[in-house]
Amino acid sequence: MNTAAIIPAAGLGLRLGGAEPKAFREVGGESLLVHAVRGLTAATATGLSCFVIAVPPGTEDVVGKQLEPYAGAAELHVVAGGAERTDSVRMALELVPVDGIDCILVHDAARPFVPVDVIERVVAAVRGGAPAVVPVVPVTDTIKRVDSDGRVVDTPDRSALVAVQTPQGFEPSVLRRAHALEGAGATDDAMLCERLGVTVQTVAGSEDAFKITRPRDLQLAEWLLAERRST
Ligand SMILES: Nc1ccn([C@@H]2O[C@H](COP(=O)(O)OP(=O)(O)OP(=O)(O)O)[C@@H](O)[C@H]2O)c(=O)n1
Ligand SMILES: C[C@](O)(CO)[C@H](O)COP(=O)(O)O
Repeated sequence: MNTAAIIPAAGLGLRLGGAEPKAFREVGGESLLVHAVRGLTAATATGLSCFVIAVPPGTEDVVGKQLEPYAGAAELHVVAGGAERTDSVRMALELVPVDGIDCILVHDAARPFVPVDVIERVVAAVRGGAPAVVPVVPVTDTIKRVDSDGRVVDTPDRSALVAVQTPQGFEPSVLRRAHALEGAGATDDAMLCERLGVTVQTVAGSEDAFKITRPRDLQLAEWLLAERRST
């Protein structure tokens, strides 16, 4: 059995700014999307056989040609994404083959440097029987809930909180049922599974799997890549 990877890469990157969509911004001379694809192919234990990548409408052909050398032996599909991340994932999911796939990963192009061990932990947990799996890291700030006037309502117990990353891994029929639901307000795919009543399992994530969201994150990514290339 094999793994399929969906990469939502159709976001505009409004918080990052810049003239082009975030997935096409470069670190070390290569786009975030190329780094993300290469990172997934490096996790050889997953048996990755298919990529479906959701990109800004109109860029499908050019991205398809650019990514061919990086997809390795995996089948590659590039589709137009939608208005929200969940729309992009749902549209990509339609192209994931039904036969021969026992795990679907959904991984943000905006998380270009996820380590191999994180990817392999997620896939192993799905293959071990968990229907939905998310990599997580501890929360290091005190978190407060606030009201619409900015007043603190309360302070949740931090020991029960985690920050969630990607790739998130799913038993294929569970992800398909989750995306058949109304996706409004869902910021990740696990949240749709929670709405189904499916138990979501956590595994250890990594600080290196941080999401590039604001300009400073690009600087951190340049530093991380330089560190990796020097060792
Ligand atoms: N309509 C969308 C929105 C987001 N994404 C993807 O989902 C991932 C996580 O989203 P985020 O980091 O929030 O990216 P953007 O939506 O591009 O950022 P912003 O909210 O700052 O515009 C990214 O790889 C992004 O390309 C997508 O495929 N389709
Ligand atoms: C899916 C995700 O990366 C998990 O942390 C995240 O929710 C996506 O980011 P967004 O800014 O909410 O689109």
